[in-house]
Amino acid sequence: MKLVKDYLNLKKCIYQIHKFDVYILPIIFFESALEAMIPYVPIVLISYLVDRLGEQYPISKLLLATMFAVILLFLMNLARGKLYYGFWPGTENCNDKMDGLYGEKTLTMDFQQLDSEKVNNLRAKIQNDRNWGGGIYGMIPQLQGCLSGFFGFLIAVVLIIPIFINGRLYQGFGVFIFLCYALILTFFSTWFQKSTAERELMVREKFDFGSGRSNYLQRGGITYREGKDIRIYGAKPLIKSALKEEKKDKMVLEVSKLEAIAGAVDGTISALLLGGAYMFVVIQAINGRVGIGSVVLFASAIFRFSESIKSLAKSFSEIMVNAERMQSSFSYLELPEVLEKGKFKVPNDIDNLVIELKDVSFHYPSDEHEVLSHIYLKLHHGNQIAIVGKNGSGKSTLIKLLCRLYEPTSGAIFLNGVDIREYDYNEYLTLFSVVFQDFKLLPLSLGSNLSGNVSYDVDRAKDCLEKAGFGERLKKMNYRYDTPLYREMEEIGVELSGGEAQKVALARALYKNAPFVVLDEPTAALDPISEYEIYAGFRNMVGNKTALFISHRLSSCRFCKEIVVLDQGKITQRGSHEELVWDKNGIYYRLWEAQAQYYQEEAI
Ligand SMILES: Nc1ncnc2c1ncn2[C@@H]1O[C@H](COP(=O)(O)OP(=O)(O)OP(=O)(O)O)[C@@H](O)[C@H]1O
Repeated sequence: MKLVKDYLNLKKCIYQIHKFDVYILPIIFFESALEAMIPYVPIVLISYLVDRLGEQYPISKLLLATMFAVILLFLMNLARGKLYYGFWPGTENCNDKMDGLYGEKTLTMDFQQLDSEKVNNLRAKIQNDRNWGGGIYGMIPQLQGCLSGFFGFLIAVVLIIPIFINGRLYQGFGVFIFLCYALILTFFSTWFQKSTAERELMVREKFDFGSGRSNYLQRGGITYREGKDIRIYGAKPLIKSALKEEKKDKMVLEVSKLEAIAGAVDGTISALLLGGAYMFVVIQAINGRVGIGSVVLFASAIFRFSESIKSLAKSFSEIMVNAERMQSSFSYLELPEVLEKGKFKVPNDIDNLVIELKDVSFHYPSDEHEVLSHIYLKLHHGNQIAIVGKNGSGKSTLIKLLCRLYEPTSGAIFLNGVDIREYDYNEYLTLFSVVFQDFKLLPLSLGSNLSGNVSYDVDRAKDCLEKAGFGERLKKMNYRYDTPLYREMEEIGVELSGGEAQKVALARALYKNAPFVVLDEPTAALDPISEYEIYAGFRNMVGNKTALFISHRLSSCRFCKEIVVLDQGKITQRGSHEELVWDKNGIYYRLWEAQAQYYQEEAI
């Protein structure tokens, strides 16, 4: 069963490589054949020359043979060089395209999948493979090793058999003993290579997560953004110890140890084989069974025969080990959709959209603890509802369910009376403009950030940025809408302050102009004047759209006719500010009082 699975993985992988680059497989084939053939040219030449030394052969013929061999060698090396020139770029090209496939999958998979433990594990494994050239990433060099071993083996057989037959080496007990000796050594070496490859894989698998950590700690993870906190809190020793903890060094040591032992065993076996082969053929030559030239050819061919089998076995066992490893890549790329996606078109009449949550409960895939419990909420067109509550009460999670980033674990959400799962997923998403609490802007141009596209409408971008209070800052940007944000991708990228970034995120939501506007802590990073301007212009910004608004600044929620209070995942209160503030036992009153008191004391 496992073998069938491995075989299918290999087949898929080779097919994928062929799809990425149609030239790479022929290149590997011919390059491997040449790699196997080239060492035999000087061996055959020397054997030919030595055999003719005693025969008073015309020197011109010997020179001609030498020249022929030299030219042949030159041409073969030239051809190999040319193929090699295509080999590495081809390999890189395939690896890059593989990265592209993973990237595309990450961008398109259901968000809920992206947040699952399974996907996290798969990503760590794939990253580890990328780091040390395993799994799919190891296929091309291993295929090359396997083919060159195979060709080396074939050529050695073709050379040895005639000597055996012509020299009648197959007669005699010594041959039997020598063949047993050679076969035992070769088998032992092959078994050793295979078990080393398997043990190496086990060691590396133990550190799949370690590679994720080291990627974070050593490569892209820590940037100048984290740099501030690390310095202020003196966290350098912490980072260093975290690096030590993940024991990547230990993995490198373990793998190096295995490789060193394998190298030493391999070298000893090669020496034993070569010595044995020479002794055997010299004895045969002394007994007159083969010529002196054949001694060289035969001993070298036997040596290369064994080396080829070892190389074939090594590459083959690595391929088999990797075939299993490839499963993580295919599992990732073939992850099924978890969201039910229907075909219904969303209603055209956006002025009459009604969203209703009926008995919605939810827990995150990684945690059985219920975050939302039996929520009922109805959003009529034009409603502007505020959601308030303590930290962790489930406000942002509610928004994620509304936008179908996660599915409710029970209950359902309806749009105009139809379960939202019945609608075309992408069409449904067009209904929402959301500013998430932990929103992210992309390190691309300002204009592209607004439109989510390469092109954008300059007038609309200007209008939205101004409404979001970014107008003044925009004037200072040299490349205006083409200014790249942040420095990850462009040297001239502009660093935005937290509040400026939040204004751009708001402008992005306005630019989308969707019928539902959801703002999760939209002004947390804004200065009081900007915040005031945003709220003063809120009606202008949101117009008569349906809006959901989350904020801890309760004074800024007062303009919403309805306020919903969440506590530990349950709706505990709802009503206008005036209604809620009356209930002195309610959470709203306590939250309001805590803030109001603070302002009163400040005023004093
Ligand atoms: N991706 C996740 N996986 C597992 N648990 C999560 C995830 N995101 C949030 N949680 C948990 O769900 C609970 C509710 O989180 P949520 O972000 O909805 O709270 P909130 O009311 O928006 O909080 P805050 O006011 O602090 O923003 C928290 O206990 C949080 O730890």
